[in-house]
Amino acid sequence: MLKAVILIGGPQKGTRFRPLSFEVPKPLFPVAGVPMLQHHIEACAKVPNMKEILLIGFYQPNEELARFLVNAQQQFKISIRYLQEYAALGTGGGIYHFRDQIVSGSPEAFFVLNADVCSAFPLTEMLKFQKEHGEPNSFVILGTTANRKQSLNYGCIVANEETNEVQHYVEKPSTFVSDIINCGIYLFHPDIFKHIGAVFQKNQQDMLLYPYDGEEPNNGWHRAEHIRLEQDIFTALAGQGKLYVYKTLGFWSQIKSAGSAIYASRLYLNQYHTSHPERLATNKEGSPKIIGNVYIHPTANIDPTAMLGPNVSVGMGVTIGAGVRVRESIILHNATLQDHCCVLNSIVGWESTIGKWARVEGTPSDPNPNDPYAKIDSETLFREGKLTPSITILGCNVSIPSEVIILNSIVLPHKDLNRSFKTKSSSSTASQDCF
Ligand SMILES: Nc1nc2c(ncn2[C@@H]2O[C@H](COP(=O)(O)OP(=O)(O)O[C@H]3O[C@H](CO)[C@@H](O)[C@H](O)[C@@H]3O)[C@@H](O)[C@H]2O)c(=O)[nH]1
Repeated sequence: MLKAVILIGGPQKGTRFRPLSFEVPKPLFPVAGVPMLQHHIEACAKVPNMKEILLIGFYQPNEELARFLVNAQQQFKISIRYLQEYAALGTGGGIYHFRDQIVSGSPEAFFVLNADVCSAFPLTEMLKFQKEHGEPNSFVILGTTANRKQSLNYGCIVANEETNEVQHYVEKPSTFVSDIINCGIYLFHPDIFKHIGAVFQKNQQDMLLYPYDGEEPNNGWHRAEHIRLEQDIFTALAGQGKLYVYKTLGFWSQIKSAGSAIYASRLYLNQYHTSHPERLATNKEGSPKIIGNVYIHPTANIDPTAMLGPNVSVGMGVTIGAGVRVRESIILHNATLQDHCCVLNSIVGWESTIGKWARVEGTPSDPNPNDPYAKIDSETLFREGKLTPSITILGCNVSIPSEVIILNSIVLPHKDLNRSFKTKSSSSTASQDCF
């Protein structure tokens, strides 16, 4: 039997997702109409012989997470549990801490998935590849091709062209190493815990040898248990005949910033043609005009003269008035878009209202369409003290009056704006406003 672990991180993570991550833990943010994590769970639940999915993170258990778990268990008929780390233990420390739970029932292998990626999740292909390559206890990393410049933002893998054995692994190198990058999706044999255990033992010994961190006694136990899969394990395993890369041509992207959530939505909406055609809206008599891929929650109330798409997701209880135009945007639950407003490249927060004839617009941060290996740049919100121009985000319960323009802006939750706000130009570079 098989298991899967999803690394969901915790509240200190997801800072590039603010202000949206104030309202909902980032892994539950809706992408293409369902929580980000649900795409992972659906993919895991489809793998034959999958017995359990464990979410590991350092969020305090909360109502939203609990509700999500109950619903997902009912929907996918599989055991799904949340295991909370007492502190951020790193990508390897969390699975090591909960190793007894992972190996209980003796799974022959288990997947580990970063929560903040969007992918076609070729998990059965990884299993097949693992059986066909290397020794039976080998470990597999999912890899994809990036361009030279962007590869530096990821784990980089040098592999034997014929066997696909990983010969060299460098996490976020400062100079070019390889254009094959780590997708943050792994298939492990339980033997991985021997390797993580060896790092833990070494960390413990170091802690006894150096019990002080400067003047202060260091928090030894936590320090010993903090283990990174990438730097501490993969780098050491490379070249040992144990680590292999399965290269995928399927879609893949990180979801770090809110801008990348719109891009990820586009990728998943496109996948719905084969995986969930019922989730895609179609043009019907008496329904709004649909262009390209659009998701509409069944409880949304949309005027038939509105025009939506491509790449639009409309959440639960949303109201969209006459003549409204929405493109490349995510409209979160219970938002109201009044008649004739226009929303482009934006995320409209929960319970927000956009007045009549208002225009809310952002700048897309899509990867270069002329480069087949380009990835989305998940910039930090601020560069040199200025917000980087990106999509417009309205936090929850924001009110935009009628007939104003909001351009390239981030509006914090619960704001009532009373005039237009636009991109400012300072010298030749554009900046973004944050209210
Ligand atoms: N449970 C838990 N999860 C964690 C922790 N730290 C990070 N995570 C989760 O692990 C994933 C990776 O997080 P980061 O540490 O932010 O790494 P990264 O910059 O995204 O890089 C990783 O992913 C890239 C692909 O997206 C890889 O290319 C790269 O090599 C690396 O694995 C995220 O889903 C995050 O929530 C932790 O202490 N505990």
